[in-house]
Amino acid sequence: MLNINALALVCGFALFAWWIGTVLFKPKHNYPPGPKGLPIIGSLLAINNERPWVTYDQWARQYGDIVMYWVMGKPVLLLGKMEHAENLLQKRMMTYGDRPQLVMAQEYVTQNGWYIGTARAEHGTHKKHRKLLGQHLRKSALPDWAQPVELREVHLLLQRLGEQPQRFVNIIKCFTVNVMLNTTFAHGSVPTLDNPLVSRINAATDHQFVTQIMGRFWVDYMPFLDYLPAWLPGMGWKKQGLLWRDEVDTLYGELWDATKKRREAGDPRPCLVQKILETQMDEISELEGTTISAAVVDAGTETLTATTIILLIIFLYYPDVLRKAQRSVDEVVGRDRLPSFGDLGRIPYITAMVREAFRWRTVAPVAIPHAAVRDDVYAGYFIPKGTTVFALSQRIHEDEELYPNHEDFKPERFLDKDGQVNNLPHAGFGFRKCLGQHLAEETLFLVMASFVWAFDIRPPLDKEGRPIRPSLDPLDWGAFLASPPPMDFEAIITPRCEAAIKIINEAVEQDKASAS
Ligand code: HEM
Repeated sequence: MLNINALALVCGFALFAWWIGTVLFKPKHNYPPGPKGLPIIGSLLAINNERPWVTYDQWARQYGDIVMYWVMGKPVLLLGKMEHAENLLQKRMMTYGDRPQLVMAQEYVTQNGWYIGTARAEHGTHKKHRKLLGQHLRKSALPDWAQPVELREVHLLLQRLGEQPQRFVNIIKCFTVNVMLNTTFAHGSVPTLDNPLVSRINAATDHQFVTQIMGRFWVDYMPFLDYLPAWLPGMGWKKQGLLWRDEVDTLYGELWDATKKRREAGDPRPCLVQKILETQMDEISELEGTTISAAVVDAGTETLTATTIILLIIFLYYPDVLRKAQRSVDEVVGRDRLPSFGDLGRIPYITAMVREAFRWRTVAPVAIPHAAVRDDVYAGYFIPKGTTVFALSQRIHEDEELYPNHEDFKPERFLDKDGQVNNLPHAGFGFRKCLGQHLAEETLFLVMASFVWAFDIRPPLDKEGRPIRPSLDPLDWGAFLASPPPMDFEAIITPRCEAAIKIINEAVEQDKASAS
């Protein structure tokens, strides 16, 4: 039997050798300013574990808008100004287009680092998968396969909200699962959140996200741990990772197969996987296909839920924004029909409102980290190959020079003098820019235009007649990879008129008739 003492000695020696190599003999360069940290572990213990952006914000105030800190000998760069994020992540995308090493996410939960959001250059598939997905997710491709599905789901959302307005949070969560499930697989809508498929999707997404949090697993900082056997104490993550992989592969394998079978049976319904099966199966394996589609469902579900709920919270605090949105929709759409994708571009206030929501409360306050594939020099500072780079999105979106009185919610920030919509680079940068940007923006446009067309929303009142509303304090919002809003609040949602409910019901019936 292997002697535990001998093994501990080997591990101790490996740790010491690694420390000598990476920390003690760190080459002397002009690195960006930042916290000094402790020997070996660097700034590991100084970072707010649940909300790293709180610590990052403090450091940016203390050291400036380019900060470097070290953890276990690895450099991490923080960019707190739009110009720095654009200069590095966008203009130098050839250097900063990679992701950091996340052993659990890249080698365990998905095979061969295929998961597109975390794939590294060395895995060799990111470029291919991005090109493949990009063909279907570009703006001009969406009317063909995504918009009809989204329109149907929005009609169902409105009907369910009209029937059970007090359950709005669950109804919205169910809606976004259905949008992603049906745009990706044409599976058919699940009516409620307690459906087992929804639980499986949520579990798979949560497990993917946990593994994408930098440093959640020690092996991300000390990759040599991956070479130790799984039976050693503290190595349970290896088994866990493989179980989670099995969960993802089984779930998305079943959904992929069902879409394929429908196609083979002569019932091809429009969806992303249908498009891939039609045109791209000579480029990828089936397992790559399931991993790509899993990534799409993961990336879209929670982000769309969070942004929709944020917009409802905004209406509770800014009733004038709700009124203005209702007026702008009524002017273009009238009261005799529901909004449609044909109205995209015709109601700039709604698009500007969605962009301002992305800015005002960013769902991913530090986005997803990039990594440098080679040494670089920026603003006189040396940035070593392998540096992990965070664009501090929330901080950037609160820059007073760009967004005066940033705490105020003002869609007008995104309207130019002719009333047309300006851009906000909210969707990331360069080779890692959000691939679902257009799908997300178009879905949110239709959801919000339809919601304000159909409903009023206001907060309940306490005994003294004061509104009861969810907290806006970012520390009361969610933590870890993203910062979702509170979901346990009440709101009073009422139809603007009875005729609206009749029109919604007719739209749902028409959708059913055209599907059969
Ligand atoms: C409100 C909704 C959404 C928000 C706020 C959002 C935000 C983001 C952000 C910040 C990134 C990282 C960009 C970077 O690293 O520079 C990202 C990446 C990504 N997003 Fe989204 N996203 C949303 C919806 C979606 C949807 C609906 C899809 C799929 C249809 C999607 C697919 C992706 C993919 C595949 C990546 C990884 C890109 C890569 O690493 O190459 N996202 N998203």
